[in-house]
Amino acid sequence: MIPIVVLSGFLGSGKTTLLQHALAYYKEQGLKPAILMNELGDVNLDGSLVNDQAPMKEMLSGCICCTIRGDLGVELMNLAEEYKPDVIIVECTGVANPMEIVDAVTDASIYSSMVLQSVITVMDARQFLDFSLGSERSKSFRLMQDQLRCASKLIINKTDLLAAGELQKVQAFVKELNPYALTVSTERSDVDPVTFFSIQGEKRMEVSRQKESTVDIGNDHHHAENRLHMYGHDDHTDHHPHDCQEPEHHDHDHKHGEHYHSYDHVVVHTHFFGRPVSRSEFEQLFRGLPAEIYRAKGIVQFLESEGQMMFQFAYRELEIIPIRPQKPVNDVAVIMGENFSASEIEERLKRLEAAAKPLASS
Ligand SMILES: Nc1nc2c(ncn2[C@@H]2O[C@H](COP(=O)(O)OP(=O)(O)OP(=O)(O)O)[C@@H](O)[C@H]2O)c(=O)[nH]1
Repeated sequence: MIPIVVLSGFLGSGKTTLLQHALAYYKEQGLKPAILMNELGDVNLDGSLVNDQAPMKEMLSGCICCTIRGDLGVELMNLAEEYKPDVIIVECTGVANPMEIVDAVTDASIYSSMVLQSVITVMDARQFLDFSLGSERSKSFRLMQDQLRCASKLIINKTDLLAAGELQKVQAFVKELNPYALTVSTERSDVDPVTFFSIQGEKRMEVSRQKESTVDIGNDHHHAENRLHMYGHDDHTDHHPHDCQEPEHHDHDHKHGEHYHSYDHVVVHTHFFGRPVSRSEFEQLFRGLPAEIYRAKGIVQFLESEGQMMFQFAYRELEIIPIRPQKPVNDVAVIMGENFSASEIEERLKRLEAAAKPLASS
C-alpha cells in the first residue's frame, strides 16, 4: 500500500515550504517520495522549487473541483506504476476544498494499492486572524475554515507575523473548528518531521463516505452532501467522528452548460513579461495591490540586476529570490485573489513594462 499525504491550505499559507521539509526528511530516511502538484495557473512555479528532488506530475489550470477527481486518480496511479514510490505527496491548490481531493484519493484506492495517510492543512495565522476579524465573512474565509476542518494534522504557520497574544486567539479558534487534529504552531512550516511525515507504523486515516446526493436548485446543482467522517487519527484513539464540512459552508457550485469552478469568486490572472522591469516600480506595484489579491508568484527580470528572479507575494508580503533554472522558463506573473479586476491589474503590469522600455533600450 502506498501512503498518500495530502497537503492543503489557503493560497500562500506555506504548503510548498512544508513540502520541502517533507522531501528532506524522506531523503534522510532513504525513502522515495513522489509528488502530485495541482496549480491554479497555467504554469507550475512551485514545481521549479522542488522538481529535482522527486518525480513529479503536474495538474495545471485544472478545475480543481470538477475535473480533478477523475484526473487525480489517474495521475496517482500513473505515478505509482511509473516510479513505485514509498509515499505520494499531493499538494493541492490554495483554493481546493480538500474534501474533493480526499474523495478522489479514496476512489483511487479502491482500484490500486494506495491508502490515504493524512491530510495536513497549513494556515497563514496572520491572514486567518485578519479574515476572522473582518466584518464580512468572505467566501475565502469559509473555504479556509473548511480546509481546517478536514485536516488530520494542522499547522498554524507564519507565527512570526503575529503580535503578542494573537497566537492564543488563533489557537483557540482553530481548536474550536477542529479539536481532533494534531495541531502545531510554526514559522516556515518547520514541523517535527517524524510526527508529520513518518509513514512507518502510523495508523491510517480511515474515511467513510456518505452517499453523495445532488440537490437541484434552478439551473445550479449543489453536490451538497459529499460529507466525510474521519476516524482514528493517529494520535486520537477515541475515534471521534466529526463532519469535516458543514453543508451551510459548502460553496460547491456548478452551472449547467458552463464549466464553473467550485470557487468561482477566485480570479487567476497570468501575465507573461516581454522585457525586464524596474525593481523599485515592481515592488511599488505590489505594495499598492488591492486587498483582494492574496497571492502572486512568478519569474521576473529586473533592469538593475542580471538573471531571473522568483517572486512570491503572499498576503501582503513580497519575497524576491534569484534563481538558476535548469531549463528555460518564461518571465511570468500569476496573480490570484478574490473578485479583483484582472483587466486593471493587466493595465498596471503593462504600464510597468512600458515604463521600463526607455531604460531597457538606453
Ligand atoms: N513571514 C513568513 N513567511 C513565510 C512563512 N512560511 C512561508 N512563508 C513565505 O510565504 C510565501 C508562500 O509560501 P509557500 O510555501 O509557497 O505557500 P503555498 O501554500 O505553497 O502557496 P500556494 O501553493 O501558491 O498556495 C513564500 O514567500 C514563503 O517564503 C512563515 O512562517 N513566515
